[in-house]
Amino acid sequence: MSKDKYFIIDFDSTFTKVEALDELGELSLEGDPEKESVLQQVKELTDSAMAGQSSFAEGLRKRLDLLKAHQKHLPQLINVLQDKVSQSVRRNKEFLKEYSDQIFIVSSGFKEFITPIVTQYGIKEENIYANTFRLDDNGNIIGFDEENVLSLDKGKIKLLEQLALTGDVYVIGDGYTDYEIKEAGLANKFYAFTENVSRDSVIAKAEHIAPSLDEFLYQNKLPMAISYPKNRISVLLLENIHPKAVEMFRNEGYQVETIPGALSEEELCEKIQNVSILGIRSKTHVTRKVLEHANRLMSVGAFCIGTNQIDLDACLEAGVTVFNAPYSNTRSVVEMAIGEIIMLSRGIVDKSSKMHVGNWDKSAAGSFEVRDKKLGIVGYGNIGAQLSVLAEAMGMVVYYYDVVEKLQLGNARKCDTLRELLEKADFVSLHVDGRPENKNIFGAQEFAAMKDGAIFLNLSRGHVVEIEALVESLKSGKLRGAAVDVFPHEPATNNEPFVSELRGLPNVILTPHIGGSTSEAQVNIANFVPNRIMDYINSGNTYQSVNFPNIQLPELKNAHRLIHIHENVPGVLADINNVLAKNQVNILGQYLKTNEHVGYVITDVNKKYDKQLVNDMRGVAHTIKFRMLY
Ligand SMILES: NC(=O)C1=CN([C@@H]2O[C@H](COP(=O)(O)OP(=O)(O)OC[C@H]3O[C@@H](n4cnc5c(N)ncnc54)[C@H](O)[C@@H]3O)[C@@H](O)[C@H]2O)C=CC1
Ligand SMILES: O=C(O)CCC(=O)C(=O)O
Repeated sequence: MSKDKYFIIDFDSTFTKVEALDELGELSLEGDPEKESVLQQVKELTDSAMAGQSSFAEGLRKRLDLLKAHQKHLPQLINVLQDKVSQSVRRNKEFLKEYSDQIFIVSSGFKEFITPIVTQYGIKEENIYANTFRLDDNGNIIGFDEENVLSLDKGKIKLLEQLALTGDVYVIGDGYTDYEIKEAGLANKFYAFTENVSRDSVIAKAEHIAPSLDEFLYQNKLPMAISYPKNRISVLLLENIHPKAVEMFRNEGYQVETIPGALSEEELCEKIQNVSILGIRSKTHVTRKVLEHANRLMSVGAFCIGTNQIDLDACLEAGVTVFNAPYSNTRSVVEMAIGEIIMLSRGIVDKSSKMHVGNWDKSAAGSFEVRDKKLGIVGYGNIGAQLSVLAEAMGMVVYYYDVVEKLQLGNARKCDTLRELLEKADFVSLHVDGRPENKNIFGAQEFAAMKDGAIFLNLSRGHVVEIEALVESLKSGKLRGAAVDVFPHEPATNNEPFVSELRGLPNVILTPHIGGSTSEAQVNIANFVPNRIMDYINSGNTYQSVNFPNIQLPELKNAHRLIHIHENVPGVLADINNVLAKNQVNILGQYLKTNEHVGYVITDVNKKYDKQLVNDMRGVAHTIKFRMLY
């Protein structure tokens, strides 16, 4: 272990996520009607001092006056701070312990709360430099030890001068006073630590940014708890994906960029180059060409059910996993279909439109109950089957047709052919998936086969139906009405106009692909997809991936995990194991799953890996991707 490197780490908003004096104020001002405004003043004083815009000593004095704290608050404060240690600090306890002789906490905060927190992470008490409180006889905190250099302006510089460290000094902190150590020539490098706060004035001066302690350790080739800094994983989320997903990825430490609409192939080719995780909904097409431009892509998240917009085979060949949310909006689509069946059966949309322009048209003509009517469901998957259950509960008689054998729910009746279903049903609702073979499966012939006056719904995919044939059937009166949520061409953003021959037709409900657009569904999706992707990244688990061989892995404990994706040709597993044997690596567990195109093999080993092993694994013939997890 080299002794000529020293690490100076700040406490507030670096070692911990928060400013300790703000937290102290939460406790000391509890019940005070002025609490919020006082805390705001404290925060402003802290920010101003941290950004280097005001005298530190003066600010500290003012903050303590405002807080009116007592020593009895300190144990509570320590409890609070214990839970607010920065995630990457928490993760890298081993580094802090191993390098404890070389790590110094230098803070303008107070030893009374810093010491009990940082010593739990192996920091040596003699390496903690901070202020101390001054108390009156009743235990009130009335000031600080003014002799301590850290209570003075440029205190950290003065302290570093006193320490006179000989060797390379690295400073990690979020504040201007941390930067000043480097500016004064007392440190070789300053890393602006941005995991918790990012201060423009500090970033502007910093030559190095550390969005986490992992990044600092990675850049300086120091031992770290995870194989790769999470802040290096960049996420691009398109099409207004729910903010919950943004929050989940950010909490994991990833860098997230969001774009409200969909991107064209050309735009995506440009944007995707350094993206590790791409999140889309139904409108962005992930083509082979897009994948050719993706240098770092690990996973695509379809924040929806359908995945026809993604070239799943090309993703597989590129070693990119795809995850979707197979059940998260099922109920929303079904509820909309049910609502539309009733609305269309009663001609409500036209009646409502007339009312809006002042026409009172009270009549029962063309208005029917749905009870006892026959509903034909084409595609009896998750949505179709759930629709079947709810429709039966309303007294409808359900028929279904599916290309594969499906469990009949309730009293639903199976049709052997699509034609049989079309001839029977008063309502036909499409819930097939968007596979390319389903293009135009509904055209003139299918509409002709339907009952006269039937009602048609498509909430599946736009390309499944020939729009001209549908328009013709509506205009001729063959169909009494229709609800269409999905279209062969859909606007990429809300600013583009919607163009369709279906516009303006009577008893036709047109909706902008919102079958799954409910708050509940979007939150469900935003929880589900990031969790699947993060699990894949953190453990290699491909369970529920729509394109990869599914492996549900045991938790990684005290082992290193080698994740190898290869073309599915004979002999690759043997080659992998030869490499492991040659490098004298003992296998603790091995899991292999293949599909037609790729093999996915996970090997847990007990040996600290070295570069040679990594190179050899990457050199195995037919390797698509290889990565290591601790
Ligand atoms: N409008 C919207 O906002 C939403 C639309 N969707 C669409 O609905 C589709 C269905 O969703 P799920 O039920 O969850 O999928 P699923 O995969 O559970 O069900 C699809 C069913 O359709 C069957 N199928 C496929 N082609 C067929 C054909 N030509 N004829 C008869 N059956 C056929 C399949 O065998 C399967 O049982 C999704 O793939 C998606 O495209 C899904 C959610 C929201
Ligand atoms: O809400 C969306 O963007 C797409 C919904 C959809 O079509 C799906 O889940 O497949």
